[in-house]
Amino acid sequence: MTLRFGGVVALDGVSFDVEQGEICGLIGPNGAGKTTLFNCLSRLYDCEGEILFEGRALAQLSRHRMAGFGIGRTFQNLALFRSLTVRQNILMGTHCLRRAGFLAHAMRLPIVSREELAQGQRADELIELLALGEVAHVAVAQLPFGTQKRVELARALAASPKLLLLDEPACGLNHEEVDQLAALIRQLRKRFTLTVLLVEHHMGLVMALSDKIVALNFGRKIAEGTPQDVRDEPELIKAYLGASV
Ligand SMILES: Nc1ncnc2c1ncn2[C@@H]1O[C@H](COP(=O)(O)OP(=O)(O)OP(=O)(O)O)[C@@H](O)[C@H]1O
Repeated sequence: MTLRFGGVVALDGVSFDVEQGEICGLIGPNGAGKTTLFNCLSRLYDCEGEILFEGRALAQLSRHRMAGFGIGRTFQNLALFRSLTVRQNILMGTHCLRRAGFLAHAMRLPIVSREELAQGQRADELIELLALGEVAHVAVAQLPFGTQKRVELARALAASPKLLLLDEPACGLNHEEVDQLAALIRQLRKRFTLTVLLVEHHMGLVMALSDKIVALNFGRKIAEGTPQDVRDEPELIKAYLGASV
C-alpha cells in the first residue's frame, strides 16, 4: 500500500499478511500511518497497490458494502449515533446483513419480520456479552467513554465480521478496564472466530494480545514478527525513543 497526502507519504509500500484467526498488532509512533492504513482497509481511502481479503481484491468490492463483506471496524474517536440508545446503535450495525429490499419492506413480506427478529436477537446477544444490559435503553451520549467504546465494539460485531479492525480500543481506558479489554478481545476472537487487526499505543496490551506485530514509522514498515522478535528491534526502539538511542 502506498498513499500520499500532497507531499506527505502516509504509507510507503507497506506490505504484510494477516493469517485467519490471528491477532495482529499494528504499532508505531504518532503519524506513522496506522489510521491511514485502517482507512485503506475499510476503503475510506483508495491507495496504490493491492489489498486482498480472502483472496479477493478489495478494490473490486463496492465501498459501502465493506461491512457486508466481513470487514468491521471501530474508530479512534468513536462513530456512534449519540442521540440513539445503545440497542439502537447496535441494531444499526446489523443493517448490512439485511437481504430484504425496499419492496419487501413496503409490502411487509414475512422475510422482513424474520430478519428483524434475527437482528434483535443478535443485538441482545451482544448486549449480554459486552455487559451492556443495564444501559441498553440509554442514549449513548449519556454514557461514560469506556462504556461507549464497548457499544462501538458491539456495533462493529453486530455485522458478523470475519476481520475486525480495532483503532486504539484502550485509549482513554483505566488500568482495570484495559485488563478487562484484553480478556474480552480474546473471548470475542474465540466465540466469533475472528481475525483481529489492532492499532494500539498501549504496549502492554499489544504485546500481551498479539500473535504477530507489524511496526510502522513515517509510513514504512520497520519491523514485523512475534512480540518477542519485535520488542528488541533497534529500528523500533529508535522510532519510539528518538534518533539518539
Ligand atoms: N486527511 C489527511 N490529510 C493530510 N495528511 C494526512 C491526513 N491523514 C493523515 N495525514 C498524515 O499522514 C500521516 C499518517 O497519519 P496517520 O493518522 O495515519 O498516523 P497514525 O499512525 O494513525 O498516528 P496516531 O497514532 O497519532 O493516530 C501523518 O503525517 C498525518 O499528518
